[in-house]
Amino acid sequence: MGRSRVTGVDEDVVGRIVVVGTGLIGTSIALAMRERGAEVLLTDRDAAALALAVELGAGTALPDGASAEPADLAVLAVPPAAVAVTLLDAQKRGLATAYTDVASVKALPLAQAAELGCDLSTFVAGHPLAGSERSGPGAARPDLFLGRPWALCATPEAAPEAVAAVTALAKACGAMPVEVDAAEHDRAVALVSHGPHVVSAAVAARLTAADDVALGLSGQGVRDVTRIAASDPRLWIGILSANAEPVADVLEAVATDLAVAASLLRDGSEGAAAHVADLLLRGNAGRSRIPGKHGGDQSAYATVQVVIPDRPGELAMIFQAAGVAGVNIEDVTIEHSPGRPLGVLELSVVPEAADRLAAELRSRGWSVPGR
Ligand SMILES: NC(=O)c1ccc[n+]([C@@H]2O[C@H](COP(=O)([O-])OP(=O)(O)OC[C@H]3O[C@@H](n4cnc5c(N)ncnc54)[C@H](O)[C@@H]3O)[C@@H](O)[C@H]2O)c1
Ligand SMILES: O=C(O)C(=O)C[C@]1(C(=O)O)C=C[C@@H](O)C=C1
Repeated sequence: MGRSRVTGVDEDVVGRIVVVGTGLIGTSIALAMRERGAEVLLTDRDAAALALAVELGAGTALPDGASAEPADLAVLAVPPAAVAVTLLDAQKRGLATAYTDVASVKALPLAQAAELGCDLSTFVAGHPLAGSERSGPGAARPDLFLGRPWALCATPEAAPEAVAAVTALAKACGAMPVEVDAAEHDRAVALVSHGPHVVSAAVAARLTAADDVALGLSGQGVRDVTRIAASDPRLWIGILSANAEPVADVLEAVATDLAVAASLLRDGSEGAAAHVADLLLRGNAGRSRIPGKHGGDQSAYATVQVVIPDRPGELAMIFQAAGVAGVNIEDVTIEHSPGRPLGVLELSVVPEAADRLAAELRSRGWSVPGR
């Protein structure tokens, strides 16, 4: 056949894929797979979304009618409510030998697929835990999935070849496959994704009545907490209603914490403040449990802060200095100082390397506070 085979890390399964739904996630997968040398065919019911994905280099449009040869894998990157019907249609057309989806909720689409009579031996439901508040192919990025978990919810009916093909896709996109039962997945993402989404929307909704003085005093905190509130409400109402019970459980627990905090703050006594402090401490503890890069414990890394002038080449010189010191940088964030030509770079490194890196940077003239 002469076409290249895309490997996960150690597997050799995906050579040609079809992506149905060329929005944010479908186009990001297509771009990632193109970078790995896969042949990618695209389709979307929205002609403009398809045309933009093709223009962005994500692949070529799937020809109308039956494809001569089924692809190795078809990725259904459509809203949750469209997964089952799209799977049935794709299987009837014989688009591929294996199928997966990317929907943010898993149990309901799987139940709908079973009810519609889809072939569950070739289908492995999937969900990359990476995304954006933006939609459509214009927001797509080939590196979206790097280092992120990618849930795989194989049913007992799923054939090993289908599981291998979907695992290889996740790995080829740079993600970490995580096998999990669909109901457990849905409870988990209610806690780490869907519940937080509604909380973010509730905080942002308070701003609709805010006056200009309040809005003018907005700092980074409110921007961080409300970023995901800018997401597409049509997509999210579909996600939330398909995972209603687990999300409602999370929201009720958060609402209880908030109601108790409000009443303690009104009380104003020292004892009441200590109880509010308890919520803040539980917040610290919960936040520190979110895994960092490669699923590791975030608190396993030390942070080295460097004050950086806003000059071309500055970051490259810092990374080079880290290389000279033999220090691997595990993660990076940059805090900009508004109105000043300075920023603070935060480098996450293994604790035993922190002092060595700080000394190397200081010896080259950078300001490294606190170490
Ligand atoms: N947005 C995120 O952060 C994120 C992250 C992970 C997974 N997901 C899941 O990925 C899926 C796609 O989300 P997105 O953010 O890419 O949305 P999107 O709106 O950017 O793209 C969805 C695309 O699907 C197309 N589409 C809708 N129904 C279709 C159908 N029946 N047949 C063919 N195409 C159809 C739309 O035209 C659109 O181009 C959803 O199931 C979502 O739950 C989203
Ligand atoms: O980073 C974001 O913008 C996201 O909201 C991505 C996010 C998440 O909650 O982590 C949102 C929904 C998806 O199903 C998967 C990922």
